[in-house]
Amino acid sequence: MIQLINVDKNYLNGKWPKRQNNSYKGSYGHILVIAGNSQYGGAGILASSAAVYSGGGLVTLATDPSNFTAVHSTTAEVMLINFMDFSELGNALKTATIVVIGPGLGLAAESLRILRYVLEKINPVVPLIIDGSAIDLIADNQIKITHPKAIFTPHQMEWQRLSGIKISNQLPVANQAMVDQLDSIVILKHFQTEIYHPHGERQKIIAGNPGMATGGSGDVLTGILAALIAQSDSLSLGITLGTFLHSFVADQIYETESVVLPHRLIQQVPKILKDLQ
Ligand SMILES: NC(=O)C1=CN([C@@H]2O[C@H](COP(=O)(O)OP(=O)(O)OC[C@H]3O[C@@H](n4cnc5c(N)ncnc54)[C@H](OP(=O)(O)O)[C@@H]3O)[C@@H](O)[C@H]2O)[C@@H](O)CC1
Ligand SMILES: Nc1ncnc2c1ncn2[C@@H]1O[C@H](COP(=O)(O)OP(=O)(O)O)[C@@H](O)[C@H]1O
Ligand SMILES: [Mg+2]
Repeated sequence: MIQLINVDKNYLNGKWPKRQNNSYKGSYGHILVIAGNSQYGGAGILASSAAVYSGGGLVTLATDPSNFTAVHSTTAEVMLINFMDFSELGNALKTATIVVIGPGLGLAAESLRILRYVLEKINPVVPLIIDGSAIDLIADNQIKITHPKAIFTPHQMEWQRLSGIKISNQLPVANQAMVDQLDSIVILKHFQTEIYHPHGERQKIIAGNPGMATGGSGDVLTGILAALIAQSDSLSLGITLGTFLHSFVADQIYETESVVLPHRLIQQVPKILKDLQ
């Protein structure tokens, strides 16, 4: 019987990472976000900005060059490379300590080439957060993920495509069996998102609200996750903290605002994270 853990504010008390006096930007990760084709540039902006605002030390966005000006004008802290330039992408993969791939990447042949290149070149010790279009590309092309630190962040339809389990049948026993087979951590997003560990515990996030049901919410989660993983002692703790923080910040906004706009969620993270520390 797999153990279920309810994750709320009390459960995470004392577990939030604090910045140390003798630290520098390199102490808080070099996050590489590979996201945003010419149609979905916003997904790349949201994911990379979320990583910056959640405390990632250095953040590079590999994206379609048509997004460069918009990225510079929204989050000047983000560094940029062309995701189709494999020489630049290869260099970025050598220095990255955490990689996000998929938000707004699209399903074009070029997107698939980028995904395959990253899966081939990524250092096996580097956590890889796989979201959005990257999940669909993996499902469509039946790509077997052997990366030891892969973390999937599907919404219910993406999970259906990846696992073959219809949304109406997405119950813990069936989900857990598929996670065991995938041998990767899966963050299954919905109301009270669940984190499944292969052959391990299942966590339920006791936070979140329907104001989050708006395009871009999941893109923001990837950046928050990357930054919290970068700052945490263990991969599994970083995943729990990041997933909870995303919904917890959203709940503060939803108290006074009818919809949780993803860019506003990002702006609130530094203050709320400081309060939690
Ligand atoms: N600003 C930007 O750049 C943005 C860019 N984005 C990027 O766009 C890419 C495509 O991602 P996507 O999620 O929009 O599309 P897709 O994967 O086809 O899913 C939609 C289909 O699934 C169904 N569905 C059923 N249950 C569901 C559930 N719980 N949650 C969600 N959907 C559910 C749903 O059913 P329907 O609504 O038709 O009833 C529909 O048929 C991806 O890379 C993403 O990162 C977005 O982040 C938006 C902001
Ligand atoms: N009704 C809801 N209640 C709580 N959380 C929700 C609800 N609807 C969506 N969310 C959250 O919003 C996010 C949506 O992710 P996703 O569908 O990938 O968005 P996008 O791809 O548009 O960025 C997830 O974190 C999910 O848990
Ligand atoms: Mg998404």
